[in-house]
Formats: sequence, structure tokens, C-alpha cells
Amino acid sequence: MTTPTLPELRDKIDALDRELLALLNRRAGLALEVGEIKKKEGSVVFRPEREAQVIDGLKSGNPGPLKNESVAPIWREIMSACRSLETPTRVAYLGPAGTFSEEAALGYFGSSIVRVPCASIDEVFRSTSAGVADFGVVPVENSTEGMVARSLDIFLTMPLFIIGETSLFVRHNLLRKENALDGITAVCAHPQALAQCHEWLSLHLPHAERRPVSSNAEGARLAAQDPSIAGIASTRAASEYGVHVVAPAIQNDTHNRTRFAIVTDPLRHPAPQASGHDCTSLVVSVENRPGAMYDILAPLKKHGVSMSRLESRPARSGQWEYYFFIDVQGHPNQPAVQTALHELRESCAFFKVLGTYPIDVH
Ligand SMILES: C=C(O[C@@H]1C=C(C(=O)O)C=C[C@H]1O)C(=O)O
Repeated sequence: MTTPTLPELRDKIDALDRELLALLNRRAGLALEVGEIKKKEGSVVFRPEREAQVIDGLKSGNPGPLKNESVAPIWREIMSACRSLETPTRVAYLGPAGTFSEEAALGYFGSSIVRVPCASIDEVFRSTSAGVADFGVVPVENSTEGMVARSLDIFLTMPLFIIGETSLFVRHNLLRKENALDGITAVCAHPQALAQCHEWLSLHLPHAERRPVSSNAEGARLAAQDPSIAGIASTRAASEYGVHVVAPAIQNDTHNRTRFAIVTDPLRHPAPQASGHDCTSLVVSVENRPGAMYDILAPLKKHGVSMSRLESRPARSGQWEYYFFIDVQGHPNQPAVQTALHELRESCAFFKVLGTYPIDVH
């Protein structure tokens, strides 16, 4: 048997690509039909639980050699393109172009979206609540620095609902107009990025001022204008603003990850239905009395519901009172979860479900 030549193999790939394109167009045609039905029913287009199931199903039946971790990003793009034929999806995130929040938004919704870059996390929430955007993408937790306090605080007051989550490996790079470390007097970045890189900064730029700015992309933009300023941002931001990566991967922790919540207005978008692998986020407060924490955890144990996250924030009452942000595994339509939440609510002074959504699929 003779081994095929490079041109022969490429001809085969070209033929398969044409078949793939024809199949994708057939898929897009079906999505358009689905869109018509939704329009008639007056129901929403984006169905995170369905998209999670599509990816889960393909991954579990993937014979390879395509790697399983390649399946999710490919199909997210395909579904993004199909979804955009039904209706445009407007997504707000902390801008400007080149931020990790933008990367998270594109990773979750795919690139066929209308981008709504915002000047602050507060503005992401406001734009989503005011209907300027259909969805907002906000950072909630970082594996090195812990919770993003501002996001959690806003969750308490804004009537928004979480319908999804996504997480991103955050690799920080030192960016500058000139390709050298000498002469840097200030490092401009988001406070979270400055904190996530403090070890490298203390070692290599101990005398440079650490100047917090509204986003890492803003830091990259300032670095492009002034050679005495360095930024900390992604390689995407480096090419966006035409600056050098002077030092790559300067974050303290090589596995630095940030988790983002996808939020929407519950009056315009219903809570996702169960996908089979779901998470429910709550915020509760309890009276300052013995056993209060036990009362929160007992119903979860009793009904076999596992808790994947517990975070506390001061209630700002000056009384050493706290709000607890809790993630439990499961969907409120499962009887055990429903009963546990009901019992938990009984023992809490304050109880709010922040959202229920499919667990991030990679
Ligand atoms: C086609 C649909 O609409 C959207 C697009 C999807 C897709 O391309 O598979 C899946 C879910 C929805 O977000 C659908 O609801 O089935």
C-alpha cells in the first residue's frame, strides 16, 4: 500500500471541509426553524442548558483522535453562529477590547455576538439590567486572590439572575512599548492583576509604582502611549495595543484561573431548566446566634446536597454580621435540592437564589 502524498491528503481535507460546510448550513437551517418556533411561542433564544447538553453528548460519544477538550470550543462557535441567525446576542463585559472579561465572554457565547464593552463591573450590571445588553459577564472568583468583592456586593442589590458560569486560565504578561525592563517607573493594571503578580513585581520591579487602573486593557493602552509605563495583560491585549510582551506569565500562581458569572434580567430571561449537571447559587444571612451556621449546613447534609462553595462578606451593619454566598450542586427542580433549600430558607434571616445554571463544560 502506498502512503498518500501531501497534495492527496489535502485534497481529501478540502473535500471533507466542503461536506462539513454543507452539514453546518443544514444545521443552521434547523436553528432558523427552531428560531421561528420560539418567535411564535414568545420564548427566549439562548438556552444554556441545551447548549451544555449538546457539548456533553458529543464529548461522551467522541471516538477521537480529536481531543475531548477541543469539542467544547468548536461547538460553542458553531452554536454561536447558529444562535446569531435566530437573534443577535448582546453581551456586556468589562472592556475595553483585549480584557480577560472579553475573552471569557467570547469563550462562553462564541464570537457571533454583539460586544458591549463597559467601563466598570458596575456598568456591566447596569447595562444588563437596563436592557442595553441581554447578558453580562462578571468575574466572581480568582484561584489566587479569592472572591471579587465588588461583584458579590452588587449581586445583593441588583435584581439580576445568574444563568451560566465560565472560567478562564489567566496568564498575565508584562507589556511595554520598549522591549526592556529598564526605565519602568509605573505598572498600570487592574488591582486584581497587580495582586496576582505581586511576587514577580517585588522581585523584578521593586521600585516601580503599582498604579491601579480600571482594567488591564486600559493599562496596556497607557503603556502604548508612555514608555515609562508598563501594563499587565493578555497577549491578545499586547497585539491589540501594539506593545511588546517584555516578560511572559508573571502571575504568582501558574494555575491562575478566574471564574465568571453570566447574568441576565430575570424579567426578560427565564431560569435555565435542568441540564443534568447544574449548580445553584444562593446568598443568605443568619442571626448572630450559636449554631446558626450549623442550621445552614444541616439541611444540605440531611438531603444529600453537596456544597461546592461557601464565601462570606460583611453585611456592613457594623455588627459583625455576614452574608454567605453558597453554591450547591443540583437544580431546584430536583426534589432533594428543593426540600433542602426550603428548609434552609426557614433558618435564614435573608435568603436569595442568585441563579441556577449548567456547570461549566470544557
Ligand atoms: C437551536 C437552538 O437555539 C440556540 C442554539 C443552539 C444550537 O445551535 O444548538 C442551542 C440552544 C440555543 O441556545 C435550540 O434551542 O435548540
